[in-house]
Amino acid sequence: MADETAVTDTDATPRQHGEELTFNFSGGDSAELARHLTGRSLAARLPALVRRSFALAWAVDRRSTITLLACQVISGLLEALGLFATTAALSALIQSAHDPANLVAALPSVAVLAGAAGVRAVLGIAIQGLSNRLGPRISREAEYRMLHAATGAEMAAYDHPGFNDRYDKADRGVEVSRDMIGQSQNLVSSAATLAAAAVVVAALAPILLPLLVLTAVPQALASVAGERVTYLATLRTFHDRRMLSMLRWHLSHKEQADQIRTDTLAPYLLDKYRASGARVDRTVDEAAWQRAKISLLGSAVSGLAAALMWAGVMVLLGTGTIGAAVAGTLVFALRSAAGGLHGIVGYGTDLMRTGRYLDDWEEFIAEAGGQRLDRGSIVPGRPRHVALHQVTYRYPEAESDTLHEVDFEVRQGEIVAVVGENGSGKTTLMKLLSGLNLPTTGVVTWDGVSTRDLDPHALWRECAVVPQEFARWPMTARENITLGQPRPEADDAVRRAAATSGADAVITVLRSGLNTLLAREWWGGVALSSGQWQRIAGARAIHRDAGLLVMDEPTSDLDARAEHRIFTGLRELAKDRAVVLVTHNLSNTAVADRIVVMEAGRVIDQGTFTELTARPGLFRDLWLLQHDRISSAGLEGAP
Ligand SMILES: Nc1ncnc2c1ncn2[C@@H]1O[C@H](COP(=O)(O)OP(=O)(O)OP(=O)(O)O)[C@@H](O)[C@H]1O
Repeated sequence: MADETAVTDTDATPRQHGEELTFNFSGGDSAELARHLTGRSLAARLPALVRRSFALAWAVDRRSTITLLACQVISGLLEALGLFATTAALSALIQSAHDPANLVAALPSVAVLAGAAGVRAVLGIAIQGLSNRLGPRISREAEYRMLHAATGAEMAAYDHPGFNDRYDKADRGVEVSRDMIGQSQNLVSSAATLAAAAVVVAALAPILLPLLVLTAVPQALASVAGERVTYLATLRTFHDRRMLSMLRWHLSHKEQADQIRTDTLAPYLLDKYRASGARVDRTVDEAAWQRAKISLLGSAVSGLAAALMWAGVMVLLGTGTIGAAVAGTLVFALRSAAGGLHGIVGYGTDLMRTGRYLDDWEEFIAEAGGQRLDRGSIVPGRPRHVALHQVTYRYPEAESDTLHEVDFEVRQGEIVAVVGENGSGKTTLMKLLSGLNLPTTGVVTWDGVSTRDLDPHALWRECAVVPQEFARWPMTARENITLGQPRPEADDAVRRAAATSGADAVITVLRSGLNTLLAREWWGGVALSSGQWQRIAGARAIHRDAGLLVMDEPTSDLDARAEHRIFTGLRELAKDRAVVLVTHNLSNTAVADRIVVMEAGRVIDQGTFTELTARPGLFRDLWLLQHDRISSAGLEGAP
């Protein structure tokens, strides 16, 4: 597969030395599927796909689905009826050439023909309308199921190579799912047209049936081969399409907009965009050309078979095997059959393509991208003791462990500070304490029960986390604090939490207080500064009233007054909570009952602030370094 996804090194931007971005391609199965894209497998798969699309439609709107199916069946029956009426009408018309009185005899058949055509037209409009109604509903349901599955995946899924690819592919499935019902109904209606025509041909001139099949087969095979070419091209452009979407995001989002300007980075990134785009275009062009050649061959062979069939009609007519009226009806039936066959091949191919994307979607929702939360069902109470016992943690696909045999504990009523240099594993430790990740070896316990055995959702209800990168939800200030889970005391609880984190000062100046929408200006909201947001994030965690409060650099953006307020309020919070605090500002650790010092994924020391500043070690070194800047500025002891 590697050769199929490899990117040719012929882009416009000169390659520089260094590692290139690679996306972990999880398309092995898809590539395998492409090799098995054969006429036989498609024929076997189409009925299942039609069933699947009607099952999806059934799930979102039963009444419309039943009506749609009923319209399809009636329309097919009317098609056959119309074709049979054609013979009677034609023979009466031909005889009327000799005796105009015979025209009257044609009237009933003509009436049937006209009636059937009229009703079919009305049914066609109804079918179209119902498909248009069902399509968007199916797509929304598909998206809902995918989002539901994504939120039910292990957190570690995001570190697993391939998870995001699976999500992207499933997302494509959602996009195309709306087309599936239309394609299925067109396929069914083409099949009904063909069946009706085939019944008429079989009744009037059975010898023509094999020739009819012969006109269809080459086109169908060409269509399948073309589809395989397109699919393989899609796989080959996977890397560049991902690259394009990543660049699109970086080039257009506000987060990097300032740096793109001040670093004059735009031309470099736009060049990369063009290079990836050019590679995609080249691959797509090659595939389109190859597909055109295959289609030409299929059409030529089908055309020959069609010529044979029409010659057959002429022979039957010339030898007197059939009369003029039957020959006329055969012309209608064969044209109808050709239309039906064309529809089956075209819509069948479309449906196969949609079906492949839907396979990816289905696979994702069945397994949450292979990362479904699969833990125990024990519901924890408010934790009194949370601990790590000899825990080692390695990120998925990482080359080495991030945490090594870590022992750690925190009890209700206690504040434990975790310190260490960048990359020493503090955030990773927080993720394990809060049950976001499970240890690779060793065990994390909440009141003696392993986090593996606890119901994860119940665990998270007892856990409040202020992560380094907290979410800035485009919702009101109130919702940003309650997260849709208000306490019985309603706004009183919100205001209390806000007062503890300093968010009250932010809310007071907002145009509509707690009702103010905190979102970007172009969404009609109010934009907050980083520090103001951090106060809201603090209030959010405090409002949860969970038994374990984990704060990872909760005051990094706060001014001195706000920071002071948080740390002086921490003891009150810890009365009925276990509090774990990660900070680089070592003065803040003075509030902790115990300080745990980490280095390179290990706990290397612990003690009180007084103990650790008094004895030699990493903590004292870091403390002196921070202190050094204050002394060298001559500010020590300044009021
Ligand atoms: N998602 C991830 N996948 C693989 N490795 C990771 C991931 N996240 C972190 N790491 C690695 O784990 C190590 C510890 O990271 P962690 O974020 O726990 O450190 P930290 O002590 O919190 O650092 P900082 O003080 O900079 O916040 C780092 O070397 C990092 O490379």
